[in-house]
Amino acid sequence: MSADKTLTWSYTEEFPFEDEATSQARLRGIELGISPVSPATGAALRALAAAAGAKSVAEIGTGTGVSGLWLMAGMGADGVLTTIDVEAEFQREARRAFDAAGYSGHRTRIIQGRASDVMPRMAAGSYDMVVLDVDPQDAADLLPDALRMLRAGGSLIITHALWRDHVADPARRDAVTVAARELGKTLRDADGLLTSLLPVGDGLLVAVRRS
Ligand SMILES: C[S@@+](CC[C@H](N)C(=O)[O-])C[C@H]1O[C@@H](n2cnc3c(N)ncnc32)[C@H](O)[C@@H]1O
Repeated sequence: MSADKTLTWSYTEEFPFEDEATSQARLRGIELGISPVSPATGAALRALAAAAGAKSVAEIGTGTGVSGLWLMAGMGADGVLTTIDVEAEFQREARRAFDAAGYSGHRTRIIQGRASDVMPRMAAGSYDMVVLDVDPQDAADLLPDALRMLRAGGSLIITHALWRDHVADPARRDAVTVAARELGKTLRDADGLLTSLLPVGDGLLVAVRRS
């Protein structure tokens, strides 16, 4: 491993250009004490949505709308983002951010509630992408529903797969790190999934459902 890797990763994180509405949503998220996806994570989400021609994306963890804005920038003009969060206050900010970016109300379905209550009611096999931007233990609990919701060829995205750079360190045995490590291995080893772990943001895991 080259000694310049850290420099390269910093460069990668700062590489994307973030528009005004997304920058404002990021500032608001930081003010409210949540962690929006990094610009490089957002740019990767946008590219994945565009490559898939995504028309139907479900996201867990609306926050103030940073990841949602990046996702919608990659989706087709008729694409719909369904985004779930337990915190109504964050979602009010996200709604403002989506309006400021010029997205009509028809493009977003904002659902307030715990994902474990909402996801079982969502349609099976009908989403091009399911994005879990919650902590790794929650992501592990939500995995069966997330996979059920994906269409064949759709992608599951997990945004904290390398959890604060702890996952790669075998000496880290706390519950959240272990959950993130196990989640990654479960997806890597699962039949019918093509999984890639990217060192972007807090670790971007992409698992494509083959059938
Ligand atoms: C990392 S923040 C999301 C940031 C957002 N994706 C962005 O880029 O602006 C995680 C969000 O998930 C929400 N959350 C955490 N666990 C949840 C759960 N089990 N069900 C629904 N929302 C949850 C939190 O309220 C928080 O807003």
